[in-house]
Amino acid sequence: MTQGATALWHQIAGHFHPTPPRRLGVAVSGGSDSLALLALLDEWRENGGPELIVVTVDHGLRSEAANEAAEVARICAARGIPHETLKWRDWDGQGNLPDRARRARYRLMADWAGDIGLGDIAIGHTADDQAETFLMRLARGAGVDGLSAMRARWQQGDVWFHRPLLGLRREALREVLRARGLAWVEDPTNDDAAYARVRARAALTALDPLGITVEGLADVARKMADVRATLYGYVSDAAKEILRFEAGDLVLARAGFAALRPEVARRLLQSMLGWISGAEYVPRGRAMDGFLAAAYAGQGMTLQGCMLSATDCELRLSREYNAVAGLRVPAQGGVWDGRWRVDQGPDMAGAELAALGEAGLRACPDWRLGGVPRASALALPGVWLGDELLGAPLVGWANGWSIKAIRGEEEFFKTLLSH
Ligand SMILES: Nc1ncnc2c1ncn2[C@@H]1O[C@H](COP(=O)(O)OP(=O)(O)OP(=O)(O)O)[C@@H](O)[C@H]1O
Repeated sequence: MTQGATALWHQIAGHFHPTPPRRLGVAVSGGSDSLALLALLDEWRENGGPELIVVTVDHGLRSEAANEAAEVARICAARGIPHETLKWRDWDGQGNLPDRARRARYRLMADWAGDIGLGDIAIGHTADDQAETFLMRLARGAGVDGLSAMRARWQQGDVWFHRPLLGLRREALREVLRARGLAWVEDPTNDDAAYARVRARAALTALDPLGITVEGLADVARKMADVRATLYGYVSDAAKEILRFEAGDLVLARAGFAALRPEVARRLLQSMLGWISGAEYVPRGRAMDGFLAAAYAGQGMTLQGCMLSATDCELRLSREYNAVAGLRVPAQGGVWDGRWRVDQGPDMAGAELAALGEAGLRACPDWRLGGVPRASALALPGVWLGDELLGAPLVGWANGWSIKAIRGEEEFFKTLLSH
């Protein structure tokens, strides 16, 4: 083992200091970054580091993917490391494929980890990824949030994802693999200028004479992330003062909102939109300018499946009925709109959670006694058997059923402070 390599695994171990997990998952695609991650973690393991378990996701999108997963499995077997291949087979043809595949990958890995009681997974993003992402975001006119560094760790469900290679260069990692005679899979799109990432890589080389380097950009991205975290600290303070949680709605004191600095107000509204819609990406730019203006003016508006309404004293953000009108999930075990589930109720075949809508409110005439505004009540779930409403506990007619929010207030604040 070379001296340089020793330093590298120490650096990775440093990411997990002072409480390394007992067992660590490693997401390995077979590309150079994640294979080097595995090689270095394995060296740490030999020197007292965590037990490893490797996971590869086969997206079923390229014919070589199964072979690549098998190659990773072979490398693991040679080292006595358990390996699992997870298959993504439920793409419905909707949305942007790379983005959907990426999200599916994290979801599959988080579910797998949950099933086997694994609390931590390492992934192989490097300083080069950081710098390329920075340039790509710059091209889209991003501000502080978009230009902020990728997080070194974040939690998804009960699982922590880690990026211990963010301080390392791709070339140094390839050197690690060459030194160990490990061959990696070359991504066929690596030279295809149709991809923004490939163009960003080329641009980085061109920027070098200006002194704009991968390390330099990664450093700026980290400074941006510090600023972002500070801003979200203010957002959290503001939310504690002026935000109320009410039957799935988020309600703001208008006077308090009007007094916020615009950058704080904007992020508070974005966080609220994300909270109610469950969307990973919340609106930015012009759409958000319009929404912020509507909030200041106390005008109603819909955005991202959420509805803003105002009274003299309050601003209320609710789910928009149209966004959930067609949504039905089994009452037993189903999660409705990513937010609600049945907590208690009779074991009844065919019972489903679906929006109350007009029909639901007609079927439970005392819904007003629950104190929920009509527009919000329409978009709340009730329990249905076909067309028959069995219970609407969120507007005061339980009839033996109880429906609970999946995420509580603490989650909202935790999300703010995880930036
Ligand atoms: N098919 C896969 N199976 C297992 N792990 C993977 C797979 N693809 C990517 N990874 C993990 O994710 C890391 C980042 O890979 P890549 O940059 O391709 O992913 P990404 O998720 O698209 O990135 P981003 O999160 O920046 O969009 C890899 O180093 C590896 O650890």
